[in-house]
Amino acid sequence: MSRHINVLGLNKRYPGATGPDALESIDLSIEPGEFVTLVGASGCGKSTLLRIIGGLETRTGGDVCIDGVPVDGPGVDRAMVFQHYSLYPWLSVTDNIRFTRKLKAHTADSTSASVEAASGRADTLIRVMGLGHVRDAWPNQLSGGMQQRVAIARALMPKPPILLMDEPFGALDAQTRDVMHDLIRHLAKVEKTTIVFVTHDVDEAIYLGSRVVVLAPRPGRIDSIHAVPLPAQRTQDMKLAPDFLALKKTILDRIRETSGMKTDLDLLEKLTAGTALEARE
Ligand SMILES: Nc1ncnc2c1ncn2[C@@H]1O[C@H](COP(=O)(O)OP(=O)(O)OP(=O)(O)O)[C@@H](O)[C@H]1O
Repeated sequence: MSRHINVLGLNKRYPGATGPDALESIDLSIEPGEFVTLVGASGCGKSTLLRIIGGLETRTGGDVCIDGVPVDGPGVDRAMVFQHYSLYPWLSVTDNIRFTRKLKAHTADSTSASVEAASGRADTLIRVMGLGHVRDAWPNQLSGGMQQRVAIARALMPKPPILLMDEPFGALDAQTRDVMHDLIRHLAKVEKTTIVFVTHDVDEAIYLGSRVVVLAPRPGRIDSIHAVPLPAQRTQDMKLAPDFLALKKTILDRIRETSGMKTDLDLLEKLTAGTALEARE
């Protein structure tokens, strides 16, 4: 079920770009069923890399292969979840989640047993996502966090072998995020999904990933790859474990060092002096 992703000498230059390449010489091999998280300073190419693996963006050099076959566009083996959910406004919560299954039923696999199994999966996803009470609601009646949970359930519905997630939990409150973290790790383990997950949140990257890839900007490149020294079965209190905190510090230091941004205290001083002057006038 799960798939191997191999990125080899990948380059990306956007048309008309005048600065450094968005991605340069990216080599990354992701094992079947692995959970890899991508972090890095703004503009280092995390989303670009994810979109190229998803087949939504072209590459200018190198290769991306899934089980040895070069990616040449989107495919049913890869589901994507973005930070900004995009639900079908004319469909209820349940029908949004069932939508991809309905498409499939129109093509091949449409025996009554498989339709029934799909309907059971949709019901289970609705319940584990905490959406039971809004199953018949329309998307515009839901909060942003709820809409995002519907979008995640919809992506999980067809049991994709590969799940590509671009800051999918960015809009969720901290408690819901924690629940989603445990849920997504559990599903990935049970369904042997290969996951590539982009985030700005280093805690999230470590808690979810088996490896954390740090990208550096200008040009976008791999700075370092960190194996996560936590057991496969994770619990929220591990976020306070010394190994977790040490890795967090190492990764944050790498991101800071590669971002090229540092707090300029002199400039801040001038700024606040200026504000103080204005206040007196
Ligand atoms: N459609 C586009 N056209 C031109 N340049 C683009 C396009 N999309 C991204 N870029 C550029 O490519 C580089 C990488 O962008 P990308 O969005 O992949 O980075 P990111 O690491 O996901 O950033 P962030 O963390 O801020 O979301 C940036 O310099 C960005 O300006």
